[in-house]
Amino acid sequence: DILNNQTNATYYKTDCFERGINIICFKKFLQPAVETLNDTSSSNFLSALWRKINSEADTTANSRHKRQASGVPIRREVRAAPYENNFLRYALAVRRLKYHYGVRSDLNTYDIIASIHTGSNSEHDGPGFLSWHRIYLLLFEAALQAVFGQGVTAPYWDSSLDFAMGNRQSKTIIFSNKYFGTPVIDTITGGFFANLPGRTITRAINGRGGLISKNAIAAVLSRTSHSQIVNQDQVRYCWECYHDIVHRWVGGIMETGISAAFDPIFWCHHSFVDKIWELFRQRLRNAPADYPLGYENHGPNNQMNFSNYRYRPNPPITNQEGFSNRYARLREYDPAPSCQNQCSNSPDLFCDPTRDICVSREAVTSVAQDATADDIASGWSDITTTVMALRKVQQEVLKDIPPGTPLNLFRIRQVDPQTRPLSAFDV
Ligand SMILES: N[C@@H](CC1=CC(=O)C(=O)C=C1)C(=O)O
Repeated sequence: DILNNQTNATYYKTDCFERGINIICFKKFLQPAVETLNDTSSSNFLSALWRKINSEADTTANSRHKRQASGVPIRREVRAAPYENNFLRYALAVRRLKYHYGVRSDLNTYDIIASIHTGSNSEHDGPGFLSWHRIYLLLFEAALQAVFGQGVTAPYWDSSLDFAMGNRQSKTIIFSNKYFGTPVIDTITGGFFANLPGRTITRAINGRGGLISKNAIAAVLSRTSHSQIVNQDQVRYCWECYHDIVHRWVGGIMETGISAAFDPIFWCHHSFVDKIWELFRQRLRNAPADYPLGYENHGPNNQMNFSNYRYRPNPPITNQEGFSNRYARLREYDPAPSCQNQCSNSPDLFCDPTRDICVSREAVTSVAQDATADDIASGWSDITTTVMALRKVQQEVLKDIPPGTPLNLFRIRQVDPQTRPLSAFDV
């Protein structure tokens, strides 16, 4: 298991931990593809994203009006209405990043960010998992915002809605062309993320692993300290462990940390991981002080699970700070779809009154399932209204929206992301 590669861990320990953390170190250990990313453009870009996050953290922390008034970007469930202002925005922003070669001409900007996870190991299997992935997700969203405009976020994928489908889980509309694309096994050829530049996306839905049940979430939330939810020996309460099984359930490139972040569903899964963590964190009265110190030494690759581990030097962000309100305040979460809120008004969820929970709908028809980008572009007939509406949207989207073209749905920034380099100014 390369995630547990000892050489990397040792390398990290001597080069980074003992000699002090710096940007080189950041690149070596947070960015596996060392050689690929060991360049000025990438590090300047990543530094700019860090600056953006921290300047927002400063602003939010100093805001007199606190969270509500400060326009904090919201993360909603993937299927929450309105589609055009939620998932569609995310899908378009991801496509922009995938077509963006403004940082490096040989590597698209999405893949630059995803590569950071490729070499990750130490930030898994322990408490640092929660905070590191929180920061990593913010970094990705900062990049989305740089090419697509302020406010776009990674919607959260609440996989308990799909868990509730029982033995029909692999038919979930999540893996239709309206959302993350099809087919459910092998390279995806349909939907927003098919045939994009850079790393190909593969899946193997429902081969192994599993989804997260409401009971699992309740078990995690029933604990009273962080130490209890990061302890890998207590699988029943271990939030990271529940997250692992979803990676395996999606399969394909999501199955291993080396490639997981190249699937756009990665960020939505982690958005959900972060949401539940945040619910938990807010339930603890002493949340900011409750760094799980007792579990720092857990696991073979625990370097990054030390509370005083610094992601990078300037501004300094330690794991412990990653647990603080400073970064938590940068996002808000829409409540989980429930029968009480009409399942977030989603046409793709329904309330099961006998269980009093929302359940995901299945992918609309086999036509929708199997449609490729070309099918969509050429138009298909005889399908449901939902799919017709979707087709209309996708016809525009899949043409790769000439930059600056205002869709009726929302405005796109008046820049050409493919030719205009990102700079500190943009972010
Ligand atoms: N490798 C993990 C699952 C997994 C965890 C991750 O954090 C990841 O990024 C990808 C995959 C397991 O099989 O248990």
